[in-house]
Amino acid sequence: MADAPHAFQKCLSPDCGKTYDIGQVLVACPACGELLDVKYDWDKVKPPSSWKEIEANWSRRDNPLNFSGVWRFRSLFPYASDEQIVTLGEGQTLLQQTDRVGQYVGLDSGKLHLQYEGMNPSGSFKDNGMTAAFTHAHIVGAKRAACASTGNTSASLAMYCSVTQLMKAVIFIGSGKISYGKLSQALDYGALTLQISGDFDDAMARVKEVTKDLGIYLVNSVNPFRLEGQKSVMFRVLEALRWEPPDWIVVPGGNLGNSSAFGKAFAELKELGLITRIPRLAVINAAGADTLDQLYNNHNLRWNGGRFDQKVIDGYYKNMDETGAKASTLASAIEINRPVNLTKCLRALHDCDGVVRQVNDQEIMDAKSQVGAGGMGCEPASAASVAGAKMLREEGVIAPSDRVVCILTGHLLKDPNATVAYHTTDQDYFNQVLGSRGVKRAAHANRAVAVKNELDDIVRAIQLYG
Ligand SMILES: Cc1ncc(COP(=O)(O)O)c(C=O)c1O
Repeated sequence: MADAPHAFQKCLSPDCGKTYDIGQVLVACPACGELLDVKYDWDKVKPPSSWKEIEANWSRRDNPLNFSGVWRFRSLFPYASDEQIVTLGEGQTLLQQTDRVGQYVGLDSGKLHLQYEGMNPSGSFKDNGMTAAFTHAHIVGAKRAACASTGNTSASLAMYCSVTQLMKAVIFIGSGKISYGKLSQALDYGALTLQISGDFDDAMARVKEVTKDLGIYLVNSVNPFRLEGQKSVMFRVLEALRWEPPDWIVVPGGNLGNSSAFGKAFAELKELGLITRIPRLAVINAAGADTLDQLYNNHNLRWNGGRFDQKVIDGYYKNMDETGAKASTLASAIEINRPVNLTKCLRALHDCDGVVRQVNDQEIMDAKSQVGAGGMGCEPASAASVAGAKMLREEGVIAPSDRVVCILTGHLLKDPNATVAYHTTDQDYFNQVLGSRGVKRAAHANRAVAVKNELDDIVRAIQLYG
């Protein structure tokens, strides 16, 4: 049973604004269909009054919850009691300052930081939100949980299900739309994996229908509890910067869960008086999956006190249906054309004085190679943040002296094919994996050196190239 009378769900729309108990399993407002937020009545539960208080709490090592980089901040999203929380020690991730990548982006020394979410147990940021949604699913007694996925959500859900044995995982993926690293996780962790014909957007539409019909708990980021956990990525960034907000947060945009969660986190921290300044937010689409960029920059779609022009969104999607347009980028994790959190992201862009850009697959792969050369490899979608920061720097939107945090959402090993193809000497393989996607060159390739298995040849190769 839900055990937090101070927490509730609330419709995003100011024209509706209906509230619901946190014990209800909802992914949209039953009254108007808009997304829901998890909210807290801070008069009924005392919020933390300082970062010091939060730190004093989590530094206590006698409670296993304090080992989670998500739940050690639980006083900032108090909807579950300590006994109800399901954790796998997720969120123990790092903010890494790097001049190697900072130079590539065009920033002054000491100004670029990478928030490396690939260090999560399933290898991506998804565990931050999954522990939160999974905990809610456990509270309401769910026996099965489902998601549509470009790969990382399914890997994360499958992991929580198999480790805890609390629920069975049902996963919907588009055919041929998932990297092997991620597919291998879902299969190995024993999830029921339904590979449907179509892409992520098709899988998402279908999983919503099926979960409703069969009463299965849906863990995609339309689930408002997912985003409560994802707020903790920003808490950790602030913690690493000793509670001094950076100038910019740059994040890849797919379903727009992260950007929405980050905006909510900052708005709430400001309301609680824990920060006085909100960083600017840059959301970076892949060029082949650029709905947000199109709507925001070309159709001037804006959040205006919770009101926005729905006709613009409907018209855009209608056109997409008529032309049969499908998302297409080698950054498969963000190959999404109908982002489910669009309206929440508009709110985040409003609250964080945000900007939106798109970067192409060539820019993504070049940026990815630089992240790798800096020692923190990531999957293609993650590198959109670094490519986007570089673009904004070149435009002069980001200044060289700005302190910038790029979010690296997933681990290098999630999609080894893209990385090997970038560095390969095998032109056929390059063309098959990257060339077919419009990547023309690998400017920063680190090619393997073919050498005879003879001592002299090996020594010569090391002297020549080492
Ligand atoms: C590695 C990676 N980066 C970025 C995203 C997109 O995140 P969001 O849906 O929060 O925009 C995803 C989503 O699957 C992902 O797996």
